[in-house]
Amino acid sequence: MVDRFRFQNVAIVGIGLIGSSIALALRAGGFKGPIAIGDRNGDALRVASEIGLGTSYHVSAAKAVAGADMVILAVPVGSMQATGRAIAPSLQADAIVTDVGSVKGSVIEAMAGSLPQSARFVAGHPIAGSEQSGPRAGFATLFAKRWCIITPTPETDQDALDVVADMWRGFGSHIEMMDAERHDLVLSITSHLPHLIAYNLVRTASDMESVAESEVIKFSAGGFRDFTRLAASDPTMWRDVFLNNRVAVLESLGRFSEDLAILQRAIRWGDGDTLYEIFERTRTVRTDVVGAGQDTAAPDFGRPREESSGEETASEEAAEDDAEAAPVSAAR
Ligand SMILES: NC(=O)C1=CN([C@@H]2O[C@H](COP(=O)(O)OP(=O)(O)OC[C@H]3O[C@@H](n4cnc5c(N)ncnc54)[C@H](O)[C@@H]3O)[C@@H](O)[C@H]2O)C=CC1
Ligand SMILES: O=C(O)C(=O)Cc1ccc(O)cc1
Repeated sequence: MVDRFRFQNVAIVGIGLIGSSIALALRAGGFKGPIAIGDRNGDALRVASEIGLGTSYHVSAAKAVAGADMVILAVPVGSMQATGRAIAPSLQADAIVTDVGSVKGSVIEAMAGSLPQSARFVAGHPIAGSEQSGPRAGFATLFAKRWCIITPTPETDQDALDVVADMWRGFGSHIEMMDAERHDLVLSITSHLPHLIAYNLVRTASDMESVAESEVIKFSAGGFRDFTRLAASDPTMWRDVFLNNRVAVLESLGRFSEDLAILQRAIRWGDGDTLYEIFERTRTVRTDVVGAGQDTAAPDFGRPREESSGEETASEEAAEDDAEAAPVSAAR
């Protein structure tokens, strides 16, 4: 079997949903070396230690990364720059540094301005997660059968990129390479906008509830519940996503608003043909992309396609067998 974990000493900074899932996936994949955990939140560290996610626990990110040859940054996007600056002085020469942030352009810029030349930074983003956060939310199979997008730049070290891609393959993920600008635009419409709309829908429903003194949310149908799961997501993480992917989100939001105005106009003027034609077209698109009659609560945009090249681990082969039996899988 190919060794997917070509490093000896890991540090994970940020031990929330994603950091804890990485720690568990490393152990589940057979990684035997030390895992140093850094988090500025003492409670998160305490929980991580209770669960046994790592081998050492540090409030100081600088102390966590000392001696690591693989450093994984799993903090909110708005904390990446401060974390890069904090770890820079104690990074081992030639250490690989990677991240999992939901926005890529701003993180690449932050790392270029804070890490030393000798560090080898590879930007990554697992398209897998949930509305939950914190170290107790993690689980080892979170990334299995999911995409992980890697966004190289001309400065990216090829060997470091291969090591990071292999790590994600070891977690059962499928790899896609994309430039950061494209990543940020694609994710603005497939992930960031749905979260924004969910937050706003809950807000509007909650305002209506108090204005109309009615129980709008109590009696809301399943559609509301399914659709607004995303609105329970971590506010710090999502504030940071929107502040760091401004241009792409505003572009997607502008298009969305124009399309919404067309629906609004058709409803106002009783234009059933327009409504029917739009709904029929979008139903076809949705069915083609995801499949009919699937669990719509699943974050299916993360469902990977077959990867065409490269050797597969046993877990990848099993994942693909499962994928054939159940084409859309829930994140948990
Ligand atoms: N939640 C999700 O579904 C997904 C999240 N991501 C990305 O992963 C990253 C982490 O997200 P989650 O694990 O969900 O967040 P989380 O809220 O569960 O955990 C984040 C952890 O980072 C720590 N932290 C924050 N600032 C820090 C700093 N300056 N130094 C040290 N520790 C710090 C917090 O105390 C917390 O324990 C984010 O960049 C997010 O965009 C990527 C894919 C999915
Ligand atoms: O909970 C869900 O459905 C998600 O959308 C999870 C998610 C959140 C953020 C990401 O950058 C990637 C995946």
